[in-house]
Amino acid sequence: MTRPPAPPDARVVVVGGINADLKARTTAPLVPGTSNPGTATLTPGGVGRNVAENLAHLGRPVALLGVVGDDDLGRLVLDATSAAGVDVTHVRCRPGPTGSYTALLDHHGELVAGVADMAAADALTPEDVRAAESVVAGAGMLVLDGNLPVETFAAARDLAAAHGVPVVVDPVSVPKAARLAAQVRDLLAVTPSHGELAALGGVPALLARGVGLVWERRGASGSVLHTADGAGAVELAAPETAVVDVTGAGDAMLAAWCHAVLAGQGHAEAAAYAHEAAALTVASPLTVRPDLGEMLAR
Ligand SMILES: Nc1ncnc2c1ncn2[C@@H]1O[C@H](COP(=O)(O)OP(=O)(O)OP(=O)(O)O)[C@@H](O)[C@H]1O
Ligand SMILES: O=c1[nH]cc([C@@H]2O[C@H](CO)[C@@H](O)[C@H]2O)c(=O)[nH]1
Repeated sequence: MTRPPAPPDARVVVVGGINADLKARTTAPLVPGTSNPGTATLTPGGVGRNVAENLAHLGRPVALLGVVGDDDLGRLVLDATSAAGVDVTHVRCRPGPTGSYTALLDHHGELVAGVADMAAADALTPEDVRAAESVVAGAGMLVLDGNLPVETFAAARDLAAAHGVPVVVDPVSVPKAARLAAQVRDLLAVTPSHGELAALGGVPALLARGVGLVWERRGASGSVLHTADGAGAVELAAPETAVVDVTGAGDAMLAAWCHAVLAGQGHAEAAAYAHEAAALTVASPLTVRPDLGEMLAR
């Protein structure tokens, strides 16, 4: 279904993971097999949730679809997400633990090991998505987190297509991208890393499958926009920045791109704005910066 372009203040709907992130960092060289001195933070996380919170901080109306557990972590994360301005009324609470990502960093800030419990994200069903049909139908854009179960991802993409809502996908990781590959089609944009792009079949295959923009992320080296319009690849450099913690940079980047495109910017112009959002996130210890909108407006 085609419909007129969304109004500039249209709402974004994000379907994806909602986690509690526990990050522990040693203050001295790490000694395995024993207790190390260090510091720890417990913050809301999850790719879908982070994208939604970033959108709220940019002033964009946004609703989140996902699943949390009936535990203290779920209440903590949902309260914080709601307080940030995200509509969480369509988040389902199910018996069991909330999703979590536990990371151990050494005294340089390098990841030693991470543990992800994605059982809550895995519990989001196609029926959950279809039950939110009116929410999806009213969106100006739908963002899908590559952590979704394949059937749920496909159901959300199809529902959006039925209502003419453009879809943007973050493939998240190489294994998740490989699993989703056959379902990554008929999208406004997909944002793979180099490895994820290979797992999805490469640029020509994606463009042939109805993906309007393949926006390849190259971390500190920037990104490349590949489109089917014959413009060729457009390379963007990442802005120079101090690196404090890269966690969540990709989530801020995706949110800022969606916000800018809905506000009327072209894909490349929006991508440059999104890189500014990523750089601000990289320069901060926070996974999501509450001041993102203000900082970008400077
Ligand atoms: N080391 C770095 N130095 C400068 N900029 C960086 C660095 N790492 C990331 N960035 C910025 O952040 C953007 C997103 O980074 P990246 O492609 O690594 O995302 P990601 O792996 O999806 O992140 P996450 O999953 O943690 O949200 C980059 O395009 C770049 O603008
Ligand atoms: O394996 C995983 N690692 C990290 C995350 C989440 O990524 C977010 C950063 O982009 C972070 O908040 C974490 O919860 C995940 O969902 N699965």
